[in-house]
Amino acid sequence: MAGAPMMTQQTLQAAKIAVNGVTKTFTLGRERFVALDNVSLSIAENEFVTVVGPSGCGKSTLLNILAGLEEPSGGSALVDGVPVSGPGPDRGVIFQQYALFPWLSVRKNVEFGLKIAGVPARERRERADYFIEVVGLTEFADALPKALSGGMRQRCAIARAYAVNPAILLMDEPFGALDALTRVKLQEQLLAAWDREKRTVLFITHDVDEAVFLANRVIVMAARPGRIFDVIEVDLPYPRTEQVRLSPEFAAMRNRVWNAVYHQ
Ligand SMILES: Nc1ncnc2c1ncn2[C@@H]1O[C@H](COP(=O)(O)OP(=O)(O)OP(=O)(O)O)[C@@H](O)[C@H]1O
Repeated sequence: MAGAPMMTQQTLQAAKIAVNGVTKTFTLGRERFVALDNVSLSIAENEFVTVVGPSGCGKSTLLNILAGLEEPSGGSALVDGVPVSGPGPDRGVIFQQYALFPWLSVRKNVEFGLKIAGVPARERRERADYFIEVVGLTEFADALPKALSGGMRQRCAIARAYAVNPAILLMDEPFGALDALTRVKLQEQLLAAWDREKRTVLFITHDVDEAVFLANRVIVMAARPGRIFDVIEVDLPYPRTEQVRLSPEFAAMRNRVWNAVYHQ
């Protein structure tokens, strides 16, 4: 499939996230490099969308545009029908490197954004403790990040993103640095939190299994220029249990996505 068609005004307004004909070019010396070429997509409220594709196909650039960290060179990115003009509390961003403050405990890390937002101390503590429980870190609420494993630090980063109550979570390879078992457990925990809290999620990964396991819909991107190659609906039931992961339907879906990534 080539670049997705432009969306109508009506689709743009109904979508939680709408990307309409976005192009992003970078200039390197005298060369102009097209990182994103006419990318259009629409994500409904509370949908979980994953993005896979080869290195350099523009996945992070797309996420950064939605986060308000980069500006498109052409086209528009909209949240609730309003063009993104910078970072905002409606969008929580989680990167591969868990950006925790090393001198603050888990609880203080999770409370941090709430403090900035002026939430009173008692409510801050209650909200932080709730999300620390959601990600299974209650026992470590008073620990410093250095006392946590990589997976636990990433759970803390997820709790921190959830605590400020963003409607949208933008996740760029959040589990990329973790071992396979921790990764699978965090996928399950993330889905459990998503099921409880509901958020609109855009999740970037290199891992086809992860992309299928998490998503309502997988967006497959291609490189040179970065563009949407295919969009695949994942027709598997939630909750996505181990049974789902081991099912022939999951294997078939994974093969489909893998084929799109590999044979593009
Ligand atoms: N600030 C920048 N200046 C110049 N080129 C850039 C910049 N940011 C990204 N690029 C280029 O744009 C292309 C897309 O980069 P991007 O990081 O979005 O890809 P990606 O799909 O996320 O890659 P990966 O999977 O390796 O993280 C790459 O070729 C990259 O070199």
